[in-house]
Amino acid sequence: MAGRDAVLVQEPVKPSDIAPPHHLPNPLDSIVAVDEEIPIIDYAKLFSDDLDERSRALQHLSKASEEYGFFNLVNHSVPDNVIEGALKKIADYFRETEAEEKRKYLKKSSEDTMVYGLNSYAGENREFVKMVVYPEYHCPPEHCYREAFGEYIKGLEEVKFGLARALSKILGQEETYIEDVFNLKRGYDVCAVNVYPPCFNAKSSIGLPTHTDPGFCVSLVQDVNGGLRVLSHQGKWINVSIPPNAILIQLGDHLEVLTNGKFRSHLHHVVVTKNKVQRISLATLHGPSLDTIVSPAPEFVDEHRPRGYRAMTYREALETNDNNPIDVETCLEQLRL
Ligand SMILES: O=C(O)CCC(=O)C(=O)O
Ligand SMILES: [Fe+2]
Repeated sequence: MAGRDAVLVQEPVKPSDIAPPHHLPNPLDSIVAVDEEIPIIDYAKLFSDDLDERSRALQHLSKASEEYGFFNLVNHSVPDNVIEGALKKIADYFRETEAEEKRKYLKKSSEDTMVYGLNSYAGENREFVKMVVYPEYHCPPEHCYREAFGEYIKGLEEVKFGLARALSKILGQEETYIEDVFNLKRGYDVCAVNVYPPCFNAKSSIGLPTHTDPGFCVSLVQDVNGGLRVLSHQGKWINVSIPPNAILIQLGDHLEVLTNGKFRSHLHHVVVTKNKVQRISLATLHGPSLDTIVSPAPEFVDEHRPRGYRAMTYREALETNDNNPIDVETCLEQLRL
């Protein structure tokens, strides 16, 4: 079911429902986005015993990381039924749970391990739950998706550490380089479960406003296709299509800082304009440990590429602008020198 086309899914939609959302003009409406293939990376080939095959796959990853900063990961280690199971159970939860029950998790403090939010206004149309999922998995026992979602999160671990090894290699470093400098074994991972309404229930075309994400990288799966747009290195907005059960990977702000801008995190946003049905995405932000000081590594700084970012612990970065760590908001602007 992942990757179904949001505009093709059969739901009882009345013709009057598919009129453009009644909204105030907003800046995303004037953006023209193109349907363009984004790089596809075959995860298994990054670790192939066939050296030629492995080297070609690593080169492809290197090009995708340097030129795009985002790519679809296929042939990875998370089984299709695990992704589909997690998305289905989450859809059940949002459909069946009373607002009052969900609102129990509205509380916000710097120690929160789970927050719920419902933003329905011109600037954002999204219901969400954010949970700290690593190193400890926090999901309330009464939530019906706890087990299926936990399996998905467990499956992602292999992908996170595998990608860290492959990216370390293409940076010309030891395999454990990224894992060590980010202390990924104690990394702070938050999953944002995003539920976007169909366009006729939205207050504007914006699902989620333009942003980048902090951390090492983001892994994202979805139930229906369509809505995510990413700004490419060439300055083009691309409508991102994610093949069924592929995982979209986006490099994060802190990989940009560590590599002194060799790898960049990219601006993206979500529009709901074409969605005739609700869309769910699971965006897991894989971060360094909260006490890791992230700064440009000396191996990426020289006279041609002077140091472009300041040093900050991951916690300080996440707490900038009065945010709590679980908000996982970017502070790339403050990190730039
Ligand atoms: O839902 C999406 O496609 C993107 C979500 C996202 O960018 C985020 O949660 O940070
Ligand atoms: Fe994001």
